[in-house]
Amino acid sequence: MATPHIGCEKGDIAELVLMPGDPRRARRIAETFLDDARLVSEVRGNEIYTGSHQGTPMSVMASGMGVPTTALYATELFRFYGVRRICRVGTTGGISSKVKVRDVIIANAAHTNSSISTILVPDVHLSLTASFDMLRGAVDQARASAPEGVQVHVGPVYSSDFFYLDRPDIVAGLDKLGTLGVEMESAALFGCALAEDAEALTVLTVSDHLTNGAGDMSAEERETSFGNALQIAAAGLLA
Ligand SMILES: O=P(O)(O)O[C@H]1O[C@H](CO)[C@@H](O)[C@H]1O
Ligand SMILES: O=c1cc[nH]c(=O)[nH]1
Repeated sequence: MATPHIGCEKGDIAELVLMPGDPRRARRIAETFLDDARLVSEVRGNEIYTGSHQGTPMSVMASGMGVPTTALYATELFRFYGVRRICRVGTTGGISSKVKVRDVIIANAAHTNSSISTILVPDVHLSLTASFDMLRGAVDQARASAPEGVQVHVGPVYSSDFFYLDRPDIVAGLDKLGTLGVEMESAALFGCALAEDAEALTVLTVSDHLTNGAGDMSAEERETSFGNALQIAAAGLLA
């Protein structure tokens, strides 16, 4: 049975889903990373492909940018399509001086300025965390086979409702607390996974740096430079 935002039957989507923000990256992942990928839904032009990876069924779908579409798609996937695990594969702006452009960040938690952290349980600011088993699978893969020159970091990220947030004080405060990068979806994904008794993880490629802008990626690179993150994300899904 189709949902308002996904137009296929339950069995058309695999239990394991890769979720970039960008729909063009989703199509590229289907074409280059999944075997025998077929288009199963294209509501509002957001294409979902299902194929397999290393013999295990896997789907790919874009979240769009930000909390609302991520929460909407993650909820429909978990609640109505039998999806068990979603791994976000995205880009992030570096916050910590330890990270540099093209490094990979595996997010174990997401701080946020979004209501997703407070709306699920009144008067409580939730800790929005990744699945431990997925995290362990991804970190094991990263430590076993990270390509030379690519550093992989594990730690919290900041999911912001605002891309153009001109608040260096917030960035400095988050940096002091060991926050690695800023992006816009992980808090929603982790919150929805908790709410739906499912699992989620985020693996990010550093596309730019908030305090050291030298070498920031172009728009084209942000669409195409995610190979290392993808291998690590798949290991998280398959763990
Ligand atoms: O590259 P994606 O996955 O879209 O992620 C990041 O890029 C977008 C902003 O440019 C936001 O969605 C942010 O989270
Ligand atoms: O949200 C994001 C994503 C990538 N780079 C940023 O600076 N912010």
